[in-house]
Amino acid sequence: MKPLRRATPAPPVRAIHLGLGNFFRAHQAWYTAAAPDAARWGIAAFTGRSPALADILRAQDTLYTLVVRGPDRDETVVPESLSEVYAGTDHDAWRRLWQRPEIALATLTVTEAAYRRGADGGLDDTDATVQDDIAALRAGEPRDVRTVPGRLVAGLAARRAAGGGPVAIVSCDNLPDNADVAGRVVHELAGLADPALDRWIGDNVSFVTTVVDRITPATSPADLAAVTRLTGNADAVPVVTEPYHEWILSGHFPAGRPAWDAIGARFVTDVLPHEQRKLWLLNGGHSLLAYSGGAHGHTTVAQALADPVCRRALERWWDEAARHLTLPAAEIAAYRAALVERWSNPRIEHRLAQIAADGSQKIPIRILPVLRLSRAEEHLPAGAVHVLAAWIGHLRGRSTPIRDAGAAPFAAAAGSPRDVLALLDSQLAADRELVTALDNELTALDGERGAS
Ligand SMILES: NC(=O)c1ccc[n+]([C@@H]2O[C@H](COP(=O)([O-])OP(=O)(O)OC[C@H]3O[C@@H](n4cnc5c(N)ncnc54)[C@H](O)[C@@H]3O)[C@@H](O)[C@H]2O)c1
Ligand SMILES: O=P(O)(O)OC[C@@H](O)[C@@H](O)[C@H](O)[C@H](O)CO
Repeated sequence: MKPLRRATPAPPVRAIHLGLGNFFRAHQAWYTAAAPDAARWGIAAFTGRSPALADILRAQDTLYTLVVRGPDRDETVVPESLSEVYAGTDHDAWRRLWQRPEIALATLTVTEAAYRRGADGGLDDTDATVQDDIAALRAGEPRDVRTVPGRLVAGLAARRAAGGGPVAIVSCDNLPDNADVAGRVVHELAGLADPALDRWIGDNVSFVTTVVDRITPATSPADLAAVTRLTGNADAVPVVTEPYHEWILSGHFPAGRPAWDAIGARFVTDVLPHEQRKLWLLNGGHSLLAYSGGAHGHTTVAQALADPVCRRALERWWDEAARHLTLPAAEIAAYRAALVERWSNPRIEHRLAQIAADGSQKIPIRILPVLRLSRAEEHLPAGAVHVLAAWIGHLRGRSTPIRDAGAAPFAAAAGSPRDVLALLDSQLAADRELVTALDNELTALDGERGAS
């Protein structure tokens, strides 16, 4: 087995990334490496906290294998855009990088929960870790910050102190208007820690909205073996992804950006129609399969999709969501057909448990918008009711417990669908027809489980 080694020096760092997970390495790092100006754009990437992945990547010359897994065969590529890697706890490296004048942008893939949002969508300043970060920043102790908003504010404070120029922050997490989400939590935290810094951020930082898509499951031991077989390389941290990829962006890059558009990224004035199409059909459909498929004993997306009961519920959900999408009907139909093809890829093992994580963050953005729009038209959306009931069943502990830091109040309320709705939206909780439909759906799910 050959070690992964660079033949030429890594590109100079002009971008920072936070959240050195699989998706970043299949998407933004791949786009940057494949762009025609790749030689001018290197990325310095930080893990959430642990040094493990950074240590392994450093030992591989910051290279990794991306396995592009089609329905019939694998292709491999070694993206070269990752120039430096650090543990998230390396605060000195973080601040040093933000001070470099040539840094033009920072991308984020930190999961929905990491933005530390409260019920109103802004910064949750009742969160003890957020409060600690505010205190650390006020005291001039940026080494002590731990949250994503806190780390961004610490980096921006270092940039301002060094006389650094404007920069773009690009959230690549599955959130509606992710620029607004990132911008709000950063501004609110900076405002509480240092109002002058907050004004500087207002003048110098552009938050860019994105819709990102490329199904990238967690790497399995079988994937590690496949990489060795395919390439003869020793790679301890390869990433497996699908051939499909999409990146739609809206916003300003005051200090420039790689030519991502030359390889298919689309710059638009309004991402909303695309964002709703992706979040409702793909991510909403994923959540449906995660809870409904989990309840029916399936473990992967492809298995759940092949189950006629889950598939019928999915098609109902898609019909309901499509009623409220503004893109042309033909485009929506083509996207639905493409999703069925992508999810049927038997060689991509996308585990339902991975998708089911953090449901308390995902359900409100993937399912509730369609539910609200349907109820405003007095339509009772059976697909949305099915996802909610399957999620409540999951909260009641019928499926394997899954990581979700925000689940506790929902799990405590799960005995009563009305109480779960009350935590999500008081207007929906007062909707008696909806509550009855949810009760009935939970009973039906129980019956199906009993019968199977
Ligand atoms: N995997 C996909 O198919 C996919 C597709 C589109 C978008 N995304 C987005 O990317 C995110 C990450 O997905 P992934 O597949 O890379 O997951 P992953 O588990 O491989 O990586 C998650 C990354 O987020 C980091 N992270 C988590 N909490 C953090 C925190 N509090 N502070 C800093 N970093 C934190 C982790 O350290 C890790 O680097 C998803 O939550 C989603 O929003 C994923
Ligand atoms: O990554 P998460 O946890 O936000 O959501 C799980 C999946 O729905 C998601 O990763 C999709 O596979 C992805 O959004 C496809 O582009």
